[in-house]
Amino acid sequence: MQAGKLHWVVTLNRRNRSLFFALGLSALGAHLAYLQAGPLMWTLLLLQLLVYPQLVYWRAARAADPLRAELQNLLVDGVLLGAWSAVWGLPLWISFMLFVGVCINVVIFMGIPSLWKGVVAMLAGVGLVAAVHGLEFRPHTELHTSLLCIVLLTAYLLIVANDAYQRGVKLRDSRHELGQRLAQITRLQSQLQEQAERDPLTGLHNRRFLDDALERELAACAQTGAPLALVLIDIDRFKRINDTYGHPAGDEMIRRLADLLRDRVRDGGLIACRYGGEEFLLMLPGTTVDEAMAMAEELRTTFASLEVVSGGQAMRTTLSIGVAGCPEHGDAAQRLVLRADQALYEAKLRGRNQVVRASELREVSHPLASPA
Ligand SMILES: Nc1nc2c(ncn2[C@@H]2O[C@H](COP(=O)(O)OP(=O)(O)OP(=O)(O)O)[C@@H](O)[C@H]2O)c(=O)[nH]1
Repeated sequence: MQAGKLHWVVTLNRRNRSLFFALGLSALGAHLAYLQAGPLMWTLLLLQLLVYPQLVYWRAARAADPLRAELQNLLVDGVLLGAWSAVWGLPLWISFMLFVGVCINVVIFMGIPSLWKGVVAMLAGVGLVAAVHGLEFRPHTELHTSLLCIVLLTAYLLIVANDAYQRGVKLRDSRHELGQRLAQITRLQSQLQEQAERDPLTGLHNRRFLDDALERELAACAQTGAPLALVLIDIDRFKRINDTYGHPAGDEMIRRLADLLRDRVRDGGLIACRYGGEEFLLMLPGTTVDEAMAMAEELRTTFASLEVVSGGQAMRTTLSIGVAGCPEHGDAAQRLVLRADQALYEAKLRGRNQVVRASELREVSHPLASPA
């Protein structure tokens, strides 16, 4: 198995174990010298400190469940280091150094609740030696060995603490990056939502948005009894504008009308939407048909006197407008739009440049007309 694919606990623990054992070599070697140990003891100690870490790494790396194998390795460490302490008669500083090392490693990878496992593993090692060999208590270590134990343990703790700090920094950076990405995704999502609901030429809401909004507003009106008016607006003889001045000039006229509409729906709840090519719809919650008629009339006269300039050419045209309202002309969205459309059609029939309210309609004035 490749190291890159291994569980991070296996790779990190290989480094921690190799480091701890390599650092321990000087203190334990000094103690062996003090004990005047023979070549067998030296060989076993070197195997333990230099070869064993690689062997257990190899075992974990090849295990079906490397994490599980590595956590077992931690306990094997405990048993072996407990056994070494017992073999030497539990020298105080050395036993302390090994005990703290085992406990730290267990807590890093298994947490405080598993600390007992490390302690039991070490005691098992001590017990094993006591059972096989007997236990002689020789707590003394030479001063330089004790000092080495203190220095090495401190160094190991600092390395482990620095690891925790680096991991904390990495975690903070990842969270920051994740937060930024999330904010970016949220921004893009709302941009997409905005694009789906807006007309690109005018920036007004589109028909799709209005259909949903109208359903919502009518439901609210049904509850509160508040009025709602629809004002359907169509630019007169727009084809002629396009044909005479060109499509970009027609676009400019659409934009200018959109600006006028935007100015009139600044109050909360009022919505202006581009309903079709040169057709616009105002949805005016809380507005009576009379108020909507007045607004439409003001809009018609303003637009009629507006000179739109595009490409150095000045253009003028007029608006035909149909007005319908809830509750007078119905309380269902489709029905209200149809009544406003019928009124608009009537305005065209009457010669354009005028505002017609749905209740003024002649009989069968629109191919789509249906009885009110
Ligand atoms: N420049 C421009 N023209 C558009 C756009 N959308 C639709 N049109 C044009 O608007 C014109 C609408 O023409 P008609 O439906 O015949 O209506 P009209 O010429 O305004 O005549 P009346 O409505 O009967 O007064 C068509 O020529 C469309 O190509 C647009 O986004 N930009």
